[in-house]
Amino acid sequence: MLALRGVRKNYGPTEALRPVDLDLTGGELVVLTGPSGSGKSTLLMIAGGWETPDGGEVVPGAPLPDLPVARMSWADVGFVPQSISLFEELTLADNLALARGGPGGDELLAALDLTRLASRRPGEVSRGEQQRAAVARALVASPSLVIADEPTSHQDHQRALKVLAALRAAADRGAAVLIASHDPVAVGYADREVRLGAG
Ligand SMILES: Nc1ncnc2c1ncn2[C@@H]1O[C@H](COP(=O)(O)OP(=O)(O)OP(=O)(O)O)[C@@H](O)[C@H]1O
Repeated sequence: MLALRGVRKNYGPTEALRPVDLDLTGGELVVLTGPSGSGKSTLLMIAGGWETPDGGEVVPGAPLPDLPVARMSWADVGFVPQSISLFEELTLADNLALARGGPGGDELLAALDLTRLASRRPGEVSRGEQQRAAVARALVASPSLVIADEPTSHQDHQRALKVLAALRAAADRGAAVLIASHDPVAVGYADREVRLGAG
């Protein structure tokens, strides 16, 4: 589905990401762990094509189109950025509809405790609720690839479990799911842990 070969990144003198290989297959949830600053976000941004590596390459495999991931649609890749980045002028339901190409996603909204908030805009809900909406948006079009940066960072324990269960369900339906997390609970939902060392 997606292969990273020796990708590495420097920001000036900072070695943000040491060379790493990673193979992601449909049906698996891989959790990236490692200390703060070890390059987890950098790796996700490279995997998604939003950052260019200084070395190595990112190779999308079937069923992803032969495009940089950053240019794929929500139906190909679902992304949960650390910054959450919902459209502020749209309701939560409309943020999902935009990704899905039409209305829907009621089951996801319910699974993530968002049903009663669906008609509010991001500015009218909490940060944790925004983050769960971003998870719902990433999953609503049933993409083949899901990339999520610290998707439980604003959640209480109970809600973190719901977020992880939703990501796990996406993998069980065949998606390749790559998340970065500091949450030890996340490892329990993963097929594999890839640990990055200190930079
Ligand atoms: N735009 C940037 N310019 C300069 N340095 C950067 C930039 N982005 C990241 N870095 C540095 O690269 C290293 C890796 O950062 P990254 O955000 O990938 O780590 P992380 O493992 O995701 O950390 P955290 O767990 O704290 O989110 C850090 O030392 C960071 O300071």
